[in-house]
Formats: sequence, C-alpha cells, structure tokens
Amino acid sequence: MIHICVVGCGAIGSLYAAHLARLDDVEVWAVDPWAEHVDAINARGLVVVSRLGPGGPHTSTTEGSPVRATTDAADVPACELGIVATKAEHTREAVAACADVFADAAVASVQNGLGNEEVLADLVPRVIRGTILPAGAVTEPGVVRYDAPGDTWLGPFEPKPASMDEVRLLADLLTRAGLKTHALEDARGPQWDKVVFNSATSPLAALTGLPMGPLCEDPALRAEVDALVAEAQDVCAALGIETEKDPAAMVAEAIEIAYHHKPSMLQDVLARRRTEVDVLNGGVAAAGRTAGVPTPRHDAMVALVHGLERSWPMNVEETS
Ligand SMILES: NC(=O)C1=CN([C@@H]2O[C@H](COP(=O)(O)OP(=O)(O)OC[C@H]3O[C@@H](n4cnc5c(N)ncnc54)[C@H](OP(=O)(O)O)[C@@H]3O)[C@@H](O)[C@H]2O)C=CC1
Ligand SMILES: CC(C)(CO)C(=O)C(=O)O
Repeated sequence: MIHICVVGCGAIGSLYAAHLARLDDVEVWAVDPWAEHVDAINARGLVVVSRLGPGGPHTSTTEGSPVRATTDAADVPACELGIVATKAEHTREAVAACADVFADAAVASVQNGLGNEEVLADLVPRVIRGTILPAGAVTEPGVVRYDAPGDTWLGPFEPKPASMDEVRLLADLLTRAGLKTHALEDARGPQWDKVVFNSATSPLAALTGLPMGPLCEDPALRAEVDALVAEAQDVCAALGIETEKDPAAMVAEAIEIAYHHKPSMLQDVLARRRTEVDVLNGGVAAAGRTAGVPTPRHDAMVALVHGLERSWPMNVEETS
C-alpha cells in the first residue's frame, strides 16, 4: 500500500485526491483547514461533478474507496508521496505542519507559478517539480466541479531532487487513476509553458471578471494576452529555457475546452482572497531581472492586481 498525502484539498487537491482514491493500492489522505469540507468528505466521500466526457454531465463519489480528510496533519501517517495543492501564499505553513508526514517522502507541487518548489526544498527531503492542466472549482463542501481535463508533468526539482523512480511511481499512479501524467528528467519546459500561459491570461481574467473563452476572444484583450506572452518568451529565451508549447495553441485549446472556466486568479478575486500574481507575473518579472530583460507589462499586472486586492473593503479598513 502506498500512502499519499494531499496538502490543500481545494479545487485541485480534491480532483487529484478523488482520482487517486480509485486505486486499490493507494491510501489517500488530505489535509485542509476547511472543517465543513473535511467533514463532508469523511461523511459522504468526495463528490466530483464533471461535464467532461461522453454522455454529458455526470457525478462520481469516492464513497467506498475513501479519501481520509483531516484538518490536523498530526492525524496523517508517514507517507511515501505528497502532493501540495494550496495557493502559493500557504505553501510554507501547510507543508511545515506536515513535517512528520513527509519525513521520508518525495513531495510534488502541482501549483501554478514559480517558487513553490523552492519553499518545499526548505521543508521536505525530496521535491518533485509539477505542472498541471486540469481545472476545477469547489462548489460546496465535499463537492468539486471538474471543468477541464489535461495532462500533468512531473520531474525532479534539481536542487533537492526526488529520484526518477519516485517521479515515475507518482506519474504511473496518476495515469492509472485517470490523470495522464508524464515523468520527465527535466520538467522546467512544461512549467514555463504554463507560467507563460497563466501569466498572460489569469491577471486579465482577474481584472476584467471574464472567464477564459470570452477573455481570449475579445480582440483588444487578446492583444494584451499576446503582448504578455511575448514579454515572458523573451525572458525564457534569455534564460535558455526551452518551452515546448506554442502559447497561441494553448490559448486556442483553452477557448475550446475551458471556455467557461474562471481562472483560479479570478476565483480568488471573486472570493476576495489574495491572488497568486506574485508567483505568476511577479515570477516572470523576477526572472526578467535576473536575465536583464525588462518586463513592464508583467510589472503592470502585478501593480494592478495588487491595487484591486487593496480596494476590497476589509483591506481598505485595515489601511485607513
Ligand atoms: N483551480 C484550478 O482550476 C487550477 C488551479 N491551479 C493551481 O493549483 C493550486 C491550488 O489552487 P486551487 O485548488 O484552485 O485553490 P483552492 O483555494 O481551491 O484550494 C486551496 C486549498 O488549500 C487550503 N489551505 C489553506 N491553507 C492551508 C494549510 N495551511 N494547510 C492545508 N491546506 C490549506 C485552502 O483552505 P481555505 O480555503 O480554508 O484557505 C483551500 O481549501 C494553485 O497554485 C492554483 O494556481 C492549477 C491549475 C488549475
Ligand atoms: C486552468 C488554468 C490553466 C486556467 O488558467 C489555470 O491554471 C487556473 O485556473 O489557474
């Protein structure tokens, strides 16, 4: 039996936990502070509502092959593998609380942006760099909506690497569970593919309130998307990072398969939560500074999204 702990059981953590729970040879644990969600998972299983696949919308539940959910990492046994799916700002606190769980584990970040693996490397013995395309949202306690399918890419995080055997093990489990996953010696290319795409689309969705399809089909906004892509690609080129995907093709694919999806940064804005703009556009801008490439458009996205965050009533009160 392989023990896997999912840290942060929101949209993505729930999708990954629910898929892995289908496997007979895996015991899945999930740690999340949202008590109602945890209680619902333990009482009724994790419910996945999907509009994907043939036959239209359908629902599945992990009842019978449970996800063991808890608000307290002390309940979780030592695990061989971990998947971190919190928002970036919670990575350190969430993984630090799992020190015993991950005392001898290989732990993957499946988060967006740059810098999460570096935080994991401070806290766990072996790290897996992860990039994912599936998308979703938690709609009520215990229920996750599966919005869009997509592959997952895993590879050792160079400064504190998991072994390729560990990377392959997690990739095989996810693939068998229905989430097609690639095990790579060097997973930086797919990570930057996604960073370029996210940093060009997510802040514009967050600022306009538009889901993926309407955003990318608007000619004026699409020009902004393309300009952000071009700036991020200049940074990649200067750093010698070889991206594999054509961002225009990624945009076309997003319009096709995730038309109504609200990027997670827009979900954060709607819920008045701090966004991940610092690890997306801020990450591109920081890499640009390292490479000597100016990134005025990404800097502007960081400033605008932070301005929006500051306008929310709770933050205005705090600063007035
Ligand atoms: N949603 C999507 O479609 C996609 C998201 N991503 C990326 O995946 C990552 C997760 O995003 P998403 O699932 O949308 O985020 P969610 O906000 O849905 O889930 C994050 C979860 O982490 C929990 N959390 C907060 N603090 C801790 C802690 N200390 N310990 C354990 N759990 C904690 C949150 O609880 P609480 O709400 O109580 O704070 C929440 O339930 C992000 O990096 C995102 O960019 C990538 C691809 C697609
Ligand atoms: C699904 C996708 C690619 C959409 O931007 C995403 O990463 C997100 O929602 O944060």
